[in-house]
Amino acid sequence: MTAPRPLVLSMGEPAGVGPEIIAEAWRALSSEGAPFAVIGDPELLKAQGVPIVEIGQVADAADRFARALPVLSHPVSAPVTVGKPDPANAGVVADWIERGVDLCLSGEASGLVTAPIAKAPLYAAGFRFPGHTEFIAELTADAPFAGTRGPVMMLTAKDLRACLVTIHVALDQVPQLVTGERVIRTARVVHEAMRRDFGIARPRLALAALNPHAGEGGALGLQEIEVLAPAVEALRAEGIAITEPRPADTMFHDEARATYDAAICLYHDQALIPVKTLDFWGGVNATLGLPIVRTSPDHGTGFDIAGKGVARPESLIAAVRLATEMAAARAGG
Ligand SMILES: NC(=O)C1=CN([C@@H]2O[C@H](COP(=O)(O)OP(=O)(O)OC[C@H]3O[C@@H](n4cnc5c(N)ncnc54)[C@H](O)[C@@H]3O)[C@@H](O)[C@H]2O)C=CC1
Ligand SMILES: NCC(=O)COP(=O)(O)O
Repeated sequence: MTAPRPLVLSMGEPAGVGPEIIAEAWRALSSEGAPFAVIGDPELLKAQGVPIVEIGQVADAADRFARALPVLSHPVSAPVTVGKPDPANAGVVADWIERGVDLCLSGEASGLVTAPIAKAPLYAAGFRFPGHTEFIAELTADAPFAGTRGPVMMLTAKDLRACLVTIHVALDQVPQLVTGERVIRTARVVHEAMRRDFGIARPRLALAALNPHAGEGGALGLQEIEVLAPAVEALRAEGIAITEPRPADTMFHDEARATYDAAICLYHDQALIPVKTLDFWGGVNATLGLPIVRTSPDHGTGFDIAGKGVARPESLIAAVRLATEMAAARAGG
């Protein structure tokens, strides 16, 4: 049997918790046989007290990973002060992500795990994407992909996969943005991803309603009747198994989660509250509908705790494990 191709991990904001949780993730995973190579600054990683090995190509990570943290060296541009992001390093932070995407598209890496980035210094330096999700979607837009293109943001915690129709938008914008077209596209992407990336032959999707009690027959809102029900009908006509819009307050408890493989949620907090309540430390953010596998921890750069030795690595570890599973499913194993 051939060994799985390694993942690549972009180092993220160098002044945040990224370097220390990467080191902790390597400590936890080095005996697991799911190797990754970090694209980042070797000196910053060495300073975390782990053995590192600089490698020239991703494949070299496979047999080095058990003994040292493999690094594809790509140093920062400006000195790093822990807890204080510097827009002077924004270019290199974006380059790490771009190099990771290239290595996945070339087939050298089996997937990309992104450590958290700080968005404000990137925006200050001219970065024009809301986050990784949209940046990576653009970087992969011309790559061949046999499926419905996303990006769709999916957050996981324990047995819950929660997928978002709208992401970072104000709540008062949500009703206008929840269109039949967006619901249908999101559900198609999720359905295909459940098959391709999670090996679920007949995915069961649960659609969350927008209004309390799923609109109470129209008395508490009309979106269920006018937008969501026709979208469900269209999706079912394509052979996608999806529920009627379900009251969101009763679809996330243990027994309810057992009835579906993925929830289609209409706005950020509808998905994120159950995810973070179920597993605050171990949640993972994955992007569905891309030509590459991409996962990330679901927390940010933690500037308030960076360098204090208290940052928890569970979410990054879970992100590496999920990317490994998704890549294996894509490869047919
Ligand atoms: N995937 C990504 O790249 C993400 C990036 N961000 C960015 O991160 C920056 C900071 O955002 P915040 O809202 O402050 O969120 P944050 O997740 O960085 O911090 C929120 C709270 O969680 C704690 N925390 C974060 N990571 C932790 C860890 N590994 N272990 C223990 N505690 C941890 C922090 O100390 C803080 O109290 C922003 O620029 C934001 O855009 C936020 C979420 C995801
Ligand atoms: N709330 C999740 C988040 O902000 C992560 O965004 P992205 O950088 O993964 O696109």
